[in-house]
Amino acid sequence: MKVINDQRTNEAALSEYFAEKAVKALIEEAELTPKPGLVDQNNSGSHHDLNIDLMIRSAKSLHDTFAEIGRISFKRVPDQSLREDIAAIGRHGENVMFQATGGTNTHKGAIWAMGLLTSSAAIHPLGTTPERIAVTAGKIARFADRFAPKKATHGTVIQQRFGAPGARGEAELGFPHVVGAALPALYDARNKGIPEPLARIDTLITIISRLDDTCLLHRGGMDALKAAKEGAKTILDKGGSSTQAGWRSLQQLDAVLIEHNASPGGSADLLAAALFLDSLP
Ligand SMILES: CC(C)(COP(=O)(O)OP(=O)(O)OC[C@H]1O[C@@H](n2cnc3c(N)ncnc32)[C@H](O[C@H]2O[C@H](COP(=O)(O)OP(=O)(O)OP(=O)(O)O)[C@@H](O)[C@H]2O)[C@@H]1O)[C@@H](O)C(=O)NCCC(=O)NCCS
Ligand SMILES: Nc1ncnc2[nH]cnc12
Repeated sequence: MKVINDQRTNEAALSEYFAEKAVKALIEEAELTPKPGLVDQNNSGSHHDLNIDLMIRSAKSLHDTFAEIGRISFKRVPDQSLREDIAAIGRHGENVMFQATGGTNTHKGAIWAMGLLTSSAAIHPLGTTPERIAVTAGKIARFADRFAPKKATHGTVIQQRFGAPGARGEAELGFPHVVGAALPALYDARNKGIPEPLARIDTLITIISRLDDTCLLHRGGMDALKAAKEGAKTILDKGGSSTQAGWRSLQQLDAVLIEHNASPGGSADLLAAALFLDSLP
């Protein structure tokens, strides 16, 4: 009996731990400044219905969603039943987010990515590599979402129009832009001695330079996606945000995206996912 109680205490403590790390990553992403086209501490980028306080309130409102996903995932295997359990919690989390923000979409993509990664982190022992956690999260995502509402979303419309795999595809492939782009960029910048905030900005810019972000496509079509990718590549070609030329190009990209009313919201979510994985032991 004592063993069972200990195990439950352990699971409760660990799911609390994962939820705290997930919320912290979302807040750190929101507070990171400057970010092109996105909400940060300087401005609301291309978002007229968002601001930094709302982003932080939204992030905090998701604590219980991530804790519940972690708790329900312990000692499970990735299967249809786990997929459906966390889908129900994730959908409830979306409603909680909309209540916290008065109906504005702040973190839909983040709930999805972070929910899957939290579930996977809870399946594996502490100390599992980010790559392994991402592979298992992808496995969970590939089970069918049989109870998903059958209505068109920005993502489904954009997939039909442009063929972009979007948030769903990114997860099903095991988060290639998190483990194959963001984390290597973050480690590389740290190895070069670049200060942490600039290392994180360069990580975001690396994601923007490679991701087909459906948030950009939905708001500004192929022109906005192209402008974002090219602008991000220019910053990286100039040595990143820690160089004077790179910093100037970063400010130019911010202005270009605001002019297009375009926002790399999916890239921001994947930066938060990378910060979450990076924060685990
Ligand atoms: C599988 C789901 C993600 C649903 O898929 P769907 O394709 O239907 O989703 P969308 O409604 O399009 O939302 C997906 C959000 O993911 C982010 N994103 C975009 N591109 C990518 C990418 N390539 N890789 C990863 N992530 C990506 C993006 O989120 C951010 O932008 C948001 C604002 O975007 P948007 O709504 O388009 O713009 P608005 O400003 O709201 O538009 P206006 O109406 O104002 O014009 C912001 O929230 C960021 O987070 C996409 O928006 C999944 O959600 C799902 O099925 N969930 C069900 C529950 C579940 O199964 N959960 C399991 C684990 S919890
Ligand atoms: N900082 C941010 N600004 C706008 N949309 C976002 N989605 C996730 N993070 C965001």
